[in-house]
Amino acid sequence: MTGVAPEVLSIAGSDPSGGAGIQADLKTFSALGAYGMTIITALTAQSTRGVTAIHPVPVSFVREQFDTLLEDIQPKAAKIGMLGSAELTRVVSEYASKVPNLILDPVMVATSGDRLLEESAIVAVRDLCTRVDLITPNRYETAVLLDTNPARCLDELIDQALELFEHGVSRVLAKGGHMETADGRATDVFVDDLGDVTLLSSPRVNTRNTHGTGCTLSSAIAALSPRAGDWLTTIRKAKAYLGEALAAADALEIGHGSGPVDHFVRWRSTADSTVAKGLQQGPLKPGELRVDERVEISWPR
Ligand SMILES: Nc1ncnc2c1ncn2[C@@H]1O[C@H](COP(=O)(O)OP(=O)(O)OP(=O)(O)O)[C@@H](O)[C@H]1O
Ligand SMILES: Cc1ncc(COP(=O)(O)O)c(N)n1
Repeated sequence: MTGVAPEVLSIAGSDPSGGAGIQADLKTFSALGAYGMTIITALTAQSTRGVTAIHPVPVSFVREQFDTLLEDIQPKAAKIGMLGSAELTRVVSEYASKVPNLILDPVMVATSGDRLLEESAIVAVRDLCTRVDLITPNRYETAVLLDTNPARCLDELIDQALELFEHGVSRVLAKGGHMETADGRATDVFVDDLGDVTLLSSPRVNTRNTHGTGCTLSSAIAALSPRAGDWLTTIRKAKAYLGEALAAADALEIGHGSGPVDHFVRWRSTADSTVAKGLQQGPLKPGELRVDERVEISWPR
């Protein structure tokens, strides 16, 4: 890092409602003290209620964005979100080796149930998975990547995450947000580059405002990765940030569907009790990382 804020790139689609896609990514980068940049892959017409249309950016223009940007600025990390088509996925793959700390959130279906990736792109996404440093599929995406059924319990999610690792993926964070567990917690499975498994568990927030949680988590990992140390520490800090943003989501009261999380919970200048903790701590100083680390359980191999 040369300046006070690491340059971090989001390669993703646009969500006009501001809760997911590049908008969520830029808010997350800013909230965590990174300098955010974007390469836009698609425009969506979308609200908290759902997606009504998708307008893909021409492949040649995505290349133009990459070439122009990378000639000037070397990102310190990047996240990949919505890609939409096989053609776009292959173009992004060509640039994968040019960016360190590259995280792929293999976005397939929005929280609203609308499709964001063509069926024909799955083969190209599987290939891209082997070219990045970390993938962050949810329960459904993990199953699609393996061409199997979604995990019904944590043990199955662990097996599937390990299977992805065995297929040549460097690191896997299989997210358990969509999985009901007896302990009522949201538990993700992390497989590191040695194949070791760690469970990352946080209290489940009772809210329907989960629009963009996957985007927020992957962009928080990207924002923190140039500074936080090893991948496990980075992911733990990112998940702690998302937990705070989710806990404050209801207070935002945005839209009539599944609303966004509060990306700026740590900055909010209100005495609301849900955000009081962030307030007491005050804003972050440049380069400072403040995290609320939650429960982590190591899993024997
Ligand atoms: N209600 C919740 N409370 C706490 N954490 C949650 C909750 N829902 C999801 N998470 C966490 O949010 C992150 C995103 O998980 P999820 O499985 O929902 O991914 P996703 O499906 O890609 O997200 P999205 O819903 O944005 O598509 C994970 O770390 C997960 O554990
Ligand atoms: C442009 C864009 N990218 C990603 C998502 C996924 O987010 P979610 O699953 O929370 O709707 C989205 N809805 N829109």
